[in-house]
Amino acid sequence: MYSDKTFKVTSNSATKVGTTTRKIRKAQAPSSKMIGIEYDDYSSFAKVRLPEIPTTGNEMKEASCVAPTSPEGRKSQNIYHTRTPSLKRKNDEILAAELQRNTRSFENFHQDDFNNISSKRATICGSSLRRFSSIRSNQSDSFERVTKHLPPKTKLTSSELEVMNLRNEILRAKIELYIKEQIETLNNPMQFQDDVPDIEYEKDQLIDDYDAKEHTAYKEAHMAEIKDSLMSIRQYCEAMQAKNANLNSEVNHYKKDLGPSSDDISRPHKKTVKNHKFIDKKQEKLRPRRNINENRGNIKVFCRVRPPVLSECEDIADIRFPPYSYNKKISLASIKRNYWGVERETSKEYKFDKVFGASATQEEIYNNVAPIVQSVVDGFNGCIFAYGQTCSGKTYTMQGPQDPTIYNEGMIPRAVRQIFEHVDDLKTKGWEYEIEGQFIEIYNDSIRDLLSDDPSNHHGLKFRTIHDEITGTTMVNKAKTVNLDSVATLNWVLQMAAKNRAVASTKSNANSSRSHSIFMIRLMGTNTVTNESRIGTLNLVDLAGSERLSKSGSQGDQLLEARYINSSLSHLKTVIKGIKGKSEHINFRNSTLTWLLKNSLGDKSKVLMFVHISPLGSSRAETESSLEFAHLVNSA
Ligand SMILES: Nc1ncnc2c1ncn2[C@@H]1O[C@H](COP(=O)(O)OP(=O)(O)OP(=O)(O)O)[C@@H](O)[C@H]1O
Repeated sequence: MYSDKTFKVTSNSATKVGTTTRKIRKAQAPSSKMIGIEYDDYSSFAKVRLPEIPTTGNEMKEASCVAPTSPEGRKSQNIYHTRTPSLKRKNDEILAAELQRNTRSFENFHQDDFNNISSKRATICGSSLRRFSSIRSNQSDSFERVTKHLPPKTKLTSSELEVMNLRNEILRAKIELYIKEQIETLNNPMQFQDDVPDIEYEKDQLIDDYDAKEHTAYKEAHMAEIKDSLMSIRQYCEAMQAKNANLNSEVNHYKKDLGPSSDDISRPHKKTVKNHKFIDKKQEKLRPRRNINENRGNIKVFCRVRPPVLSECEDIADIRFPPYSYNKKISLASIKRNYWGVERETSKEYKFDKVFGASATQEEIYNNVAPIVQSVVDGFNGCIFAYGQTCSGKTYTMQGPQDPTIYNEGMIPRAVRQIFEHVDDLKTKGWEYEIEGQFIEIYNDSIRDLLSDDPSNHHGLKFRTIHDEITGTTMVNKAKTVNLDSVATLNWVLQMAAKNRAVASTKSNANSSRSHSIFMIRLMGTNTVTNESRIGTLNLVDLAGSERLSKSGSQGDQLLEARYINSSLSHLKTVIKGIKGKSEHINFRNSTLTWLLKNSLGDKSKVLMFVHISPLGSSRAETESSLEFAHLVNSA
């Protein structure tokens, strides 16, 4: 059983009320008769639960507390309990004793505690003071620092403004002066005069470097060319060695055939005049056979690009002449589209024995073929033929333009004149020559005589090609043979041939030759002193221009002509491929053209194929085809 007592608590401050109340509780707690205490801060009433003790009802309703500030102060704390008088005394005594005991222990307890707290407080205060003074000193430092870098006052005094303006003026003047100086420096080149030698030196060094690099590049390219040439020379040497071995075995074979006089034949300079005729005849027989092996498959290829005329200048093909190729290469560039339509430049290069650009003159061309003409006078066979598409300049190369001058006349008049000159020179050495010529054309696979007096009649004649296997010469029987004894006769021959040649207009060439023309020159020389004799033939062939039938727009007779032309050219290609490939069996009889050129093309002749190229972009396909064929002839 217990009873609750309520006390009114008064205090100086709310916080201390709580503290005081707790002190009361502590003071009461040791009493076994006190069960608990509750304090309500807001109402300032403390409720103390005590054991059940009969009361008079005269309870103490109020407790006055003054918050103790020191142990002494605590002594003034009074708690009054009103009880019944009988018990009050006893109770008071118990309480007083208890209070005294408790107060003592409280004081003892709190004296230590207080000392501790005081020392701690002193420590804390000391450290707080130190911290405070350090913060203050830091603050003053920071303040000083900050004030130093404070932005200018937003409001300036008039004197400050004046100073500022003056400073600005000075700054502006300085900038203007600097700019002026810079401009003056730039405008005055003399300022850099001292630098000029250095710059010149640097420039010279750069030029030297560039020259050195260019020289190296040139040398490299040159070396590559030389290596290329050496390689082909080596191949040529190997081929020649093989041929030489063949020749040696052949010579031995003939020596056996000739029996005891074979030694004489091999040393003609030791022969007596009596034997000379016999040996000469034998040699004549041997010579063509020797030529067979020397020249077999040895077809040289030259390439010539015709210059464009004014009206063609908008359609020019991209034909290039690679540098450092020593006029031996030509390349054909074109733009090709791939599957996705992306354009790409492609270029194909072809190598020939000689390449002549559009600026090459007739004289330059002839100088390169003159050795073949020369060899004909010396008793060899030669054949030069012009190959190429229509309007590529074949007739121009072979005969020259329609009204030729001494500068632009073609290969035929130049060749005949050279022969005349050479024959004249040889007269002093006892040589006398007969020069005769036939000029024929092959039109629709039939032979026609271009020197016939009656051109309307000559179609009925049946011409026949006769090959002399021993001398390696060819003749067309029943065709007019002219004795070429003067330039006048030559001119007449050329005029007659030009007049009679089958010429028809095609879409590409208003004066297109629709036939293959062949000028056959035969030279028979005898030496009155040595009784030697020589026979040489020169065939100058101007082939008809190849053309794609779809492109030419040919119809009727012209279509037939075109078919014959293309077919005979195709047979010619096959024969040349066979010769170059050293084929065992070559069928010359497939066309009149190849049969007529049998001796001129193969075994017994020095052959030069002159491939002609049109400069036009629209002729690109034909150009490529001509170059491909010529390349094959040259490389096989
Ligand atoms: N090197 C050149 N310099 C100046 N003009 C040229 C040259 N080559 C060709 N020509 C001119 O180009 C035109 C065609 O030449 P040409 O008749 O010789 O061609 P072609 O190949 O013989 O033709 P086709 O096979 O159709 O007879 C002619 O008018 C000719 O004068």
